Amino acid sequence: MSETTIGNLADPAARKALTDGVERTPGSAKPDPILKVDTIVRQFGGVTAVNVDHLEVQKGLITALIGPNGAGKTTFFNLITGFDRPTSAGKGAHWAFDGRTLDKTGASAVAKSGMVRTFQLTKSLNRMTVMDNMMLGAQDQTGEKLGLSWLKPTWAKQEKEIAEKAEGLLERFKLLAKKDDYAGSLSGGQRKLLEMARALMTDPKMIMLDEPMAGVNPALTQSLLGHIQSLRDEGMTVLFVEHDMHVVRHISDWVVVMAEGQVVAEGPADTVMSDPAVVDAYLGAHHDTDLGDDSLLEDDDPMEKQIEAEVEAEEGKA
Ligand SMILES: Nc1ncnc2c1ncn2[C@@H]1O[C@H](COP(=O)(O)OP(=O)(O)OP(=O)(O)O)[C@@H](O)[C@H]1O
Repeated sequence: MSETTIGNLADPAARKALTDGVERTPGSAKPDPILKVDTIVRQFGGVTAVNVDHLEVQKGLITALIGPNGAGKTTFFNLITGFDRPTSAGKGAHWAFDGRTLDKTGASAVAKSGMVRTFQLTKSLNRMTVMDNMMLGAQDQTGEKLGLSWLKPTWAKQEKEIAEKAEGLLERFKLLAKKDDYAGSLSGGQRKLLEMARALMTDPKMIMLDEPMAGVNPALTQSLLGHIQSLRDEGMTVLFVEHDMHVVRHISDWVVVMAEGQVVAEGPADTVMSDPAVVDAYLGAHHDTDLGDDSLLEDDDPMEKQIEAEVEAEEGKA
């Protein structure tokens, strides 16, 4: 389907029209997928961490990848971004991003192709300034050229442009005042913002966020959510792993559920969260962190209220 048929995905009505036409089944076809994955399997000894038959991610939407602990979400991220190799490599594993086959592509080339992921900051990055972290995020743009002295005038010009771009992004994420501080001195939420800003230095087409809200205090949560939505509204595709079901409900246009390495459900958040296969996957995994506060068992769940009312009515009769 062409962009014109899909419409402007900053418009909620256009997003709804698009997702309304997509089947709510695992591996369903999307109108204009930016990522297509086939037969990706990763085993660790006897454990099958990932066993995804087929998955498509729609361009221009926010897709959440959810599932209980150990479902294989992070391993899946690692595989498609070139940080890990599938056990099924050479045996049918295939994935393509924006029309480009990536199954034999390393992490740095994957990032250059426009698919960028965020990580927790490592200790060494904590000992660098906020600005240096941003400059490091841009290294793929300059590549080896930085080492060639005869290109120095170009390099200096390019470095200046990169610094300006970094400052612009730091301003957008309200981190400019911290540019000379060590990244390690930032709060958990500010570090998440820095990770996001750094990922944007390469102008990605799709940003992959691994638990962007983990460790973020409520004051910054709203701001992070707003930034993620703005990226989508500007035309970027977002794929994120998240345990907080309120966040998933709040910002996702589409939700993919993994359990025991497989995709077990797909659909808009409301549909997916009430899917018995999804509830089973979470309960079956004794998922004790989220169920207490997530929407699967939300206090104001109308279904739960109805059951309570029925039970009370029955008790009244007895
Ligand atoms: N390097 C590894 N060596 C051995 N087993 C691993 C390795 N990485 C992941 N696993 C196993 O693969 C399975 C999937 O793990 P993974 O971390 O991908 O799940 P997840 O859905 O991201 O979980 P969480 O939500 O807890 O982060 C788990 O059983 C895990 O123990």
